[in-house]
Amino acid sequence: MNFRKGAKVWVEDKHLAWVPAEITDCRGKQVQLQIGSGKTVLALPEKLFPRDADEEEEHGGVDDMTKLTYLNEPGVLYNLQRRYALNDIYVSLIPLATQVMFKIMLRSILIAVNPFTKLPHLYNVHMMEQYKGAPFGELSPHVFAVADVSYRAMMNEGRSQSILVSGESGAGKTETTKLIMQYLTFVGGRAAGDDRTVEQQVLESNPLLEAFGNARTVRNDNSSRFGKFVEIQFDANGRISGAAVRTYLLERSRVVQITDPERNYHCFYQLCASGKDAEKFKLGHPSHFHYLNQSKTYDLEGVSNAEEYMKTRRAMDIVGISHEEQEAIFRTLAAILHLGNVEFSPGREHDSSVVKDQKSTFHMQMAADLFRCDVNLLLATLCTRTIQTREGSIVKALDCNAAVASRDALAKTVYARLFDWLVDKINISVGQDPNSCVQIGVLDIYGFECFKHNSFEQFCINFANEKLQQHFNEHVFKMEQDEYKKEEINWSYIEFIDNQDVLDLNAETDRDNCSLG
Ligand SMILES: Nc1ncnc2c1ncn2[C@@H]1O[C@H](COP(=O)(O)OP(=O)(O)OP(=O)(O)O)[C@@H](O)[C@H]1O
Repeated sequence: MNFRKGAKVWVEDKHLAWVPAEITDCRGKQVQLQIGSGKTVLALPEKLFPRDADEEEEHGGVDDMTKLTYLNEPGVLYNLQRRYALNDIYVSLIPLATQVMFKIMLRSILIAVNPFTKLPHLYNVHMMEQYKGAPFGELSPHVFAVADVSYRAMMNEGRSQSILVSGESGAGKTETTKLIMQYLTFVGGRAAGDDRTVEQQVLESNPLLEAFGNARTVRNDNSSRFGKFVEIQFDANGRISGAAVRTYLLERSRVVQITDPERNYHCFYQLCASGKDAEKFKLGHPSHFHYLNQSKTYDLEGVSNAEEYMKTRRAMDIVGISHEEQEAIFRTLAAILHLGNVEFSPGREHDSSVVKDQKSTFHMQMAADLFRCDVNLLLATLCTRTIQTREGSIVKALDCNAAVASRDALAKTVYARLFDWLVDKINISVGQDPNSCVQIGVLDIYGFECFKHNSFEQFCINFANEKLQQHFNEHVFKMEQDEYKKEEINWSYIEFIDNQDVLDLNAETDRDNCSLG
């Protein structure tokens, strides 16, 4: 861009990302700028972005990003910041073609900034009533507006809809998904007599899945460690008639390995705080269990593990999990905790292992009792490996490290199977409507992750996110621009970063990993 003296621009700042500035001299290769604090700085013109003139700026920011004169990164961030300061956490992005044609939004985008504080006035019944049937864009941007537009599109066009909730860990995806489900059960629910209606079951499946699939991470006290796609089915009258949850990529490694200040899955701490039930399974404080005491964080701020246990039990009741099944679920959790406390020491034979001491023998017996299996069989499973050969099977002893690896592998597999079983149970209990031909799908998968040590799990998560990003690019940039062309709208082509290269590289790495593994 050609900048002239007096032009308002954004310039990069080490601490604040971008700061507003005004050009005071542009004769050299670098332009001279005066920033807000009165300081003069030099910058290359290609590093600058044009900025709306101060007098043009609306005090509280704009509710639709396309209203900005300059739609660039600093302008977008500044607008979000100004709205956030007034607790306006939602901003929409209404594509031009949609505005011109006044048609049902096909690709409506809502940006939500996590308020990290409760804003009950934004989500009460009164708000839901306001957004019900309101033309998109008439009221302030809101997650209910997106849910409403997809509901109406589904009803008017008779076509299923999808809502993709995306963002990095802690951005607010799960909360947003819950609000969408809450709104859809509001517009598509029946007058509830008892609390086991389909919509109530759909909503109550959330706390249940969270108890078993969420954990504290460094970024989020209630981080979903799995992805989920919730399909809500509707009948011809627009009433909810069934639902199905599909889950992806549960983080299995967390069951056996955690670092401070993270936690294992919530359900373990809830069970330890359950009083009589914990006693029955010979559990105690989480600090007594290896799978929980690798981190010293046992409690979450403002959360009572005992109360959460009761809530999980109630959610199980509502979802339709019998008391017998509930008992089996918690028995399995207790077995996993006892199993984790089994330690090994070298056996008499070379490279073999035995249960270390009396304490470990107790936990081994407990695990076997709770798994309802033979303790010697369980021991043999952990301390030996059976290799099939043409001549028959050979039993090979395992050293202590390998026995620990077997123990952890068993714990991870049992937990993952339990989680899948729970999801199946929810689906069977809530029920699917075979006659439903329309549904709204809400996808909430965990966002990009980059830790100090990244495992194959991070690779899979990030790969899935790249795929979604490409889907977004495809729909928001490519298809939208095709539509502009078709409708002969005058616009300038938008350059965007195509992530196809990243996907190709990931696919290659994935293939290599598979052939290695
Ligand atoms: N709309 C909201 N209103 C109030 N608080 C919110 C809202 N959205 C998010 N939060 C707060 O932020 C926390 C993190 O949000 P959430 O669990 O939805 O993030 P996420 O994007 O799903 O993270 P992850 O990928 O780790 O699962 C919530 O526990 C809640 O405290």
